[in-house]
Amino acid sequence: MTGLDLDIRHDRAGFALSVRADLPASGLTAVFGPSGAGKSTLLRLVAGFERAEGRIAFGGEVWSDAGHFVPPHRRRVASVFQEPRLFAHLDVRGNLAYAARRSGAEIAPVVRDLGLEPLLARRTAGLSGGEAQRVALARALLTRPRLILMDEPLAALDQTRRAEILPVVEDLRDRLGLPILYVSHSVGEVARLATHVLALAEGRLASFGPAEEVFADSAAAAAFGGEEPGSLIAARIIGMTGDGLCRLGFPGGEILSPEPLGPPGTDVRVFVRARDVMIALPRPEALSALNVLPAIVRGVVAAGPAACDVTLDLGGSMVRSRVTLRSVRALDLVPGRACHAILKSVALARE
Ligand SMILES: Nc1ncnc2c1ncn2[C@@H]1O[C@H](COP(=O)(O)OP(=O)(O)OP(=O)(O)O)[C@@H](O)[C@H]1O
Repeated sequence: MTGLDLDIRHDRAGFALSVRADLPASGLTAVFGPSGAGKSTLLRLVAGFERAEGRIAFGGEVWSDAGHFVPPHRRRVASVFQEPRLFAHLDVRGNLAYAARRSGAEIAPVVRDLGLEPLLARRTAGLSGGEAQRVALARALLTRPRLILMDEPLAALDQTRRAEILPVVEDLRDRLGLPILYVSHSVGEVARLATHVLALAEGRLASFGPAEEVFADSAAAAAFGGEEPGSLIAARIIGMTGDGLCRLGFPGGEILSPEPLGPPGTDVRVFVRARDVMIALPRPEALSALNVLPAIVRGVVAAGPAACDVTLDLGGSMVRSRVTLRSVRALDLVPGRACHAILKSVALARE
């Protein structure tokens, strides 16, 4: 099944967007990049709010090309924005019913899946940010979309609310089988949610592919802007140590995390920031870091006047380390060099 095929250009005063990528028919593609990179513009073009040059097709159906333009309401695309944009004169039930009226979708299953029963009679003005965003998600689903666009849906929420909504988005991604295009500025959010990443920098495609590949790709670094780049490691929970650490297995060995994550057998992704990866040649002794893993240097690229990004191979998982040029010279870090990666801290993202 084909997903969203993009081969588009869009020019406006002082800004040009040019993207060519075939997005998968399911899963969550994070559209990532610094402010002004063109992320929202890309979503508007996909939704049909603006017309791009070139071609947009979805599921093999042309939405936009030189001779053809399918208007937004016929694309069956649902959008969720940073602010929930609910109808203030209707309660939650009214907002949902409005969305379902045209599509004929059943409200009850969506209400159940998003835990909205207690909110149905509430005025939307009194909802917390997280509650309102869950209603906005439900409303989007009730239009029976073929594609969901989310433009920084968590950006206006505090950490606690974000932590409540993230699993809801994860669940939608895994259960619906609908493609989701998800704009975010947050590396952590992308690491947790994305199956694919489309990284934009100044209107151009910096990198596109499965999340783990993009996170390990130095060429994508420009799109990470001020955020610290990092790497994703696919791992599986083995169990707990006697002193409360979570054991994660992957082909490069075992990672210990102080965060308990779930039952043994659960697939997870570990996100490790490049600056949290140190390199030692012999295995260091008497170190407070929990995770010291054998590695092979696969590549070294400059990351500024005094820094380098070193790509380390941990049993097939590529992990990036941000070190100084001085250290690269002192340790003679060249491709093929055997060394040890010291992961100073790891964040976990459920897959
Ligand atoms: N309606 C508009 N008219 C003219 N220029 C616009 C318009 N909307 C956005 N731009 C410009 O287009 C460029 C891309 O903007 P866009 O909003 O797509 O970026 P973004 O990556 O989503 O940024 P952010 O992360 O800050 O939301 C920017 O230079 C912006 O100033």
